[in-house]
Amino acid sequence: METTSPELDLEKLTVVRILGRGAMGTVFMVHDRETDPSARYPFALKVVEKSTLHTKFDADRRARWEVSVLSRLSHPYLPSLLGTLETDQFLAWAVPYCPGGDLNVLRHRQADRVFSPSVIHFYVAEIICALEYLHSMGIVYRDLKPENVLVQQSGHVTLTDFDLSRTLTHRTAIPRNTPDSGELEATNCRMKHRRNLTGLTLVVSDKGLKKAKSARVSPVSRRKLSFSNGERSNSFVGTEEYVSPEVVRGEGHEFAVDWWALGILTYEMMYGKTPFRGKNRKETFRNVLMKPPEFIGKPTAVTDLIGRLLEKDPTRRLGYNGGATEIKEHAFFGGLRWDLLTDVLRPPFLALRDEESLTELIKGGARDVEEYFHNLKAQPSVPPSPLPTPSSIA
Ligand SMILES: Nc1ncnc2c1ncn2[C@@H]1O[C@H](COP(=O)(O)OP(=O)(O)OP(=O)(O)O)[C@@H](O)[C@H]1O
Repeated sequence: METTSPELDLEKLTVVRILGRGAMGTVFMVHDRETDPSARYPFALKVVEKSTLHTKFDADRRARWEVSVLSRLSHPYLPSLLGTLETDQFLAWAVPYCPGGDLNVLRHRQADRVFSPSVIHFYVAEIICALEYLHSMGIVYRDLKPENVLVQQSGHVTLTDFDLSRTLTHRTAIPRNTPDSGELEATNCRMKHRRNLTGLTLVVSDKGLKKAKSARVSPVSRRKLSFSNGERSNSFVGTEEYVSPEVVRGEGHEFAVDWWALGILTYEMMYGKTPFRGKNRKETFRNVLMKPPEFIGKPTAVTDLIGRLLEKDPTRRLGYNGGATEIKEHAFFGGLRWDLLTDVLRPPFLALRDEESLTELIKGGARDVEEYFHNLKAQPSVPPSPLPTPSSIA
């Protein structure tokens, strides 16, 4: 892969455990056997198997795009590219390991499954800084959701997953029906019926929205978590809870889609649910287009912020005209020293480094990446499961 970052040697990497499996690849926690034999400095390695590239929509281009974005990033709340490798079998790249889990996992660990206002304040502020930096580089992220906000060892956030991002020259909307590196079309779908939703023609398929007046959607599948005996089980429920009205309408869209998603994320952190979720995709999209968000209790600065971010008309949305600056000036952040945010020494949650279980895993089943995929193929074939279960293979 063409980057200036160091080339990694797969032969020297030992898998500590599986961190996650996404639509595109598998993310391993690995360490370098030679330079770090005791695994004191593990890192995350995202591996995409080339043999699967042709079966996944535009995966090769998306993988290379993600690497090219990562190679340009230099920000405390965004991952840095530690290295890349390409073999006949794999494309892979390394980023710092985030031991604190993601905001979805973290929220489910809270009493009542919601964050306190001060925690929301902290995370939203950091996410705004990360988005501000991306936008300043002309990158619209387009995949903000709690699962993509990871927590570093220090307790500060890191946004992950840039395959859906896209570069824009400022204020140039991504036109509908434009083939682009960052957009995942809801494809492979048998079209079922046409619906006129608020006067806009969308073609709704059994698996997703298919292009007509193309509402191309980010695969905002949610990993629905359940916890029992400390076990985590994941399942994918395909919902579009983070998609903005302009994307549903299949209109051109730009940086304001990230501010919309920030409104949804803030709402979810506060109420433990997203504001527009319906019984099905169609109802969710109708709610996105038509329904105002419902707030419980008295209006506060945070509900005002959410309301302004969830403005259906992107040109009236907070952040549309003034970018991150106008969001930072909102009353919810009154008194916040933005310049000192990275210096906060006691973020809400600090990841505990679990040395014991780390050692146990290494002793119990050190593997390399090739062996992992080899074993996976050697397993008797079972019907494909929509449920990725990283914990069961870790
Ligand atoms: N740096 C990291 N540190 C810890 N865990 C990580 C890291 N990067 C990714 N993960 C885990 O791996 C999962 C999948 O990663 P990622 O979202 O980048 O893959 P993907 O294939 O692009 O997924 P998606 O289906 O969301 O597009 C994440 O949800 C997270 O749990």
